[in-house]
Amino acid sequence: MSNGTVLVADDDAAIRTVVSQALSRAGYDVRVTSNAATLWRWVAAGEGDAVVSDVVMPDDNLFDLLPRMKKLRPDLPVIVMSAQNTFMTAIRATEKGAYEYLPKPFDLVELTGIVGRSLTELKRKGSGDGVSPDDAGEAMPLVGRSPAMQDIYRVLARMIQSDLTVLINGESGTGKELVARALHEYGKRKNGPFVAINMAAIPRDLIESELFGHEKGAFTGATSRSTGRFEQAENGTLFLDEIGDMPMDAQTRLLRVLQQGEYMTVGGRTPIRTNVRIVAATNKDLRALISQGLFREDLYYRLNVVPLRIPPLRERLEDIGDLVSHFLAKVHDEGLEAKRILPDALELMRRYDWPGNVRELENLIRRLAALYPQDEITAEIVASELRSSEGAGGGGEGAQGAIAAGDMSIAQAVEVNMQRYFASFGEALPPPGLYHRVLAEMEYPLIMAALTATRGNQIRAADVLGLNRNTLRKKIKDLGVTVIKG
Ligand SMILES: Nc1ncnc2c1ncn2[C@@H]1O[C@H](COP(=O)(O)OP(=O)(O)OP(=O)(O)O)[C@@H](O)[C@H]1O
Repeated sequence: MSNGTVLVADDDAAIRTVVSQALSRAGYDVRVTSNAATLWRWVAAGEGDAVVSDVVMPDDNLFDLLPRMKKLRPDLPVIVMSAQNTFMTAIRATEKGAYEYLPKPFDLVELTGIVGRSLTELKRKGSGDGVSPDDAGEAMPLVGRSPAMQDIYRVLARMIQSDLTVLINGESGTGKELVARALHEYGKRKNGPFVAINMAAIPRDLIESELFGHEKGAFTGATSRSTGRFEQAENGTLFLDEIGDMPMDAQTRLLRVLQQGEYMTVGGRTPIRTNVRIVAATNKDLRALISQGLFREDLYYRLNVVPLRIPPLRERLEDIGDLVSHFLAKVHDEGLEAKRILPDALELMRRYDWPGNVRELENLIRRLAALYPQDEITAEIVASELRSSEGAGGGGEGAQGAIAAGDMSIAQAVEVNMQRYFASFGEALPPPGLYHRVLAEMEYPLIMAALTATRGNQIRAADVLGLNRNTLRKKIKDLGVTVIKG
């Protein structure tokens, strides 16, 4: 008995063959075509229960056809396969009403699973909701086609039309804020405000009033009523950056908002209803903070509805080429002279480990464009720039430079990162008590860095640190350090 008929369109005969074999084996009737015109004819004639199609076909582009197909048959699930693998392909597929987007190469088991799911959901649901397309020539916000980035694009494409809370985790400079903005700008709240607040950049005792606003006279200095970020973000998205630095009291208030959809201003008595999508980000291990009693577990679960991990740049070095071209074009648009990066210079960048992630790469390209008169950037120039900036862009976990190993003193490493910390406050200053906080909070990043450098080997990490192995094991347990074995 057939599970239904699937229409497959791709101009590549090899893909048609493997896809139709896999679907037949899974119990579907399959019809294949190499062009968009035939696919359209079948769909218009009411044939097929699902479509699996490539984007670019010789006679037409699926994205031009999709709105027509969805208009005629809103319930027909269309699964898009693409070799372009960019953020915009994933987003456009969703915007045009695709059921799912599959970057090539994909797993055939996954494909048959998706087809099966689309048909079951269809039976249960009845009608699809066509999404309005309006996407004329926008800039590409997120760059990189590595498998890791494609995974992110797929999650984003799925999340964009929803209001689910997303928790983004990744080292500093990996693009967390950019991802949060993409979620907003391509989603259904795009006409509402995007409001960002960085918990690490605001004095701790002011965070609640910043978030929720305060009434006149709520505390000394509250001379008038003030609106909070929640109110400013109404009908839009609120991006809570460095959520791991949120004080406990503010966490409790935030939890209440997530549970009840309402909050009270500081000093206020009437609950205010709120309609805000929350996207939070952290470069810390929140589970570790939970076990140290610094983060509420119930809040963690409320925020972590959709977890999104952005891998550090050193785990997706194949993105360097795309990123370099992107940043060269960006600095050129800003009026700086375009440079050519020679192949061995690019190769050197592919061998570096980028403790400051994409931000460090962007800063490097900026420096190269601004500081060097010559048109061509050589490997020597890149090597000397990377050496001189070592650590300056960075600070994430596992921040060990690949070049000039051991050249940096601990004092320099700490100084560079403390300068970054101060700089994150802009004109303001960190809250008082910094000396003791720094000393108290050093242990976790230190152990984390040692474990990262030794790829989770506790015996070697204990040697590097000069700690007894049992002591290290106990500390790992107490601090809740997640050991990733490499
Ligand atoms: N995939 C990407 N494509 C293009 N630009 C990127 C990408 N990822 C990051 N960037 C750029 O790198 C810089 C740092 O990104 P962003 O500020 O989003 O990082 P972050 O993870 O939020 O950092 P932090 O934790 O330090 O706040 C930005 O200028 C951003 O535009």
